[in-house]
Amino acid sequence: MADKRTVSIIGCGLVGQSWAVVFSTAKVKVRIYDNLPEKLEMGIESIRNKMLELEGKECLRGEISAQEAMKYIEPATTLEQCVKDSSYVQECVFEDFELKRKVFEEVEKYAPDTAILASSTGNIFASRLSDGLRMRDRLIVAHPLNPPHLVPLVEIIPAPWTNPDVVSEARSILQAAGQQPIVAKKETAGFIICRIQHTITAECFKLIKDDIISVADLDKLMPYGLGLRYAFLGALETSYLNANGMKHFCEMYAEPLYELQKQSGPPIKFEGETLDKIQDELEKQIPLCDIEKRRQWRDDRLAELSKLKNKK
Ligand SMILES: NC(=O)C1=CN([C@@H]2O[C@H](COP(=O)(O)OP(=O)(O)OC[C@H]3O[C@@H](n4cnc5c(N)ncnc54)[C@H](O)[C@@H]3O)[C@@H](O)[C@H]2O)C=CC1
Ligand SMILES: O=C(O)[C@@H](O)C(=O)[C@H](O)[C@@H](O)CO
Repeated sequence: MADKRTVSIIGCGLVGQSWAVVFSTAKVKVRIYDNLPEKLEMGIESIRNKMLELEGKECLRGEISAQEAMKYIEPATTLEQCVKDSSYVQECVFEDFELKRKVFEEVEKYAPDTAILASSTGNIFASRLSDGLRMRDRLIVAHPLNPPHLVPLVEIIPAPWTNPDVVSEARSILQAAGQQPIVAKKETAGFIICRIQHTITAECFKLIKDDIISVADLDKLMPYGLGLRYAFLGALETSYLNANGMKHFCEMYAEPLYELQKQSGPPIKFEGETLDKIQDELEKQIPLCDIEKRRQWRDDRLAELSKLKNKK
């Protein structure tokens, strides 16, 4: 059944386009706006092509065709038009605090008082974005992974003053659209995704800096190792199943894993010779002129994996 709500997307770039695929294929009315009309026009075309391509591979999410999904998407020529009768606003502009703040100051002039205001930011606290806003108790971070239409996890991080009903309603809206929301109980640097994701990045940098392993071998760890299990199991459940439960796992490994943490060393800056080495090694595998092709290769496989994971 079509959802009666209207979702407003501000910013028709990579993530905004992907959010439009998420909601339109879930039969939710989408209004999308970009302050650059040409970006909006190109973005709508890109959304159409993305959905047609997925449909051609029998990987389009939802139950309707790409053509039918496109009917749920309405370009807005002004921000006011985009949000004026919105239930849920997903902001997807550049990762710039001042800009996002200005956007939300504009949004609250025109959005209904009942609208939920969500930022796609991966790093900026909702409390910074919403402090002093009239609708401050309705603003959350709803940070997706790239691209949201192929990677359904979304982390919802409220400000201390966010209305709890807003969090539960946002969770239901995202769930109904086929996403997998998780909720952080409080704000923490890096939220959940980046804290885990870039702890791994940092350990990779340390291993390369200490010349323990090559970039090529290290980058096999996820696709041929941990990533295979993590595609179906959480990190904690993985250990739970590796033993006869978590307590048994810790009986065996807690001590050495505690010592390991102590040896992990100080934080590492993603710069200098180590960064150069990683860049050079990866560029040999994936020349920058071919990066779009490789992203397509990634997305094709993510789409096939989604099909497998959604198999009943
Ligand atoms: N690219 C990624 O892998 C991910 C990005 N994000 C976050 O999503 C947000 C958007 O990122 P991308 O889509 O990658 O950026 P992008 O650069 O592809 O798109 C940003 C869009 O916002 C538009 N824009 C800028 N100012 C605007 C304004 N005042 N009003 C309306 N539109 C405006 C730009 O014209 C552009 O089309 C950022 O906060 C980013 O951190 C979150 C998860 C993953
Ligand atoms: O990996 C992802 O898709 C996301 O975690 C991001 O790219 C982050 O939002 C990034 O923009 C900041 O770490």
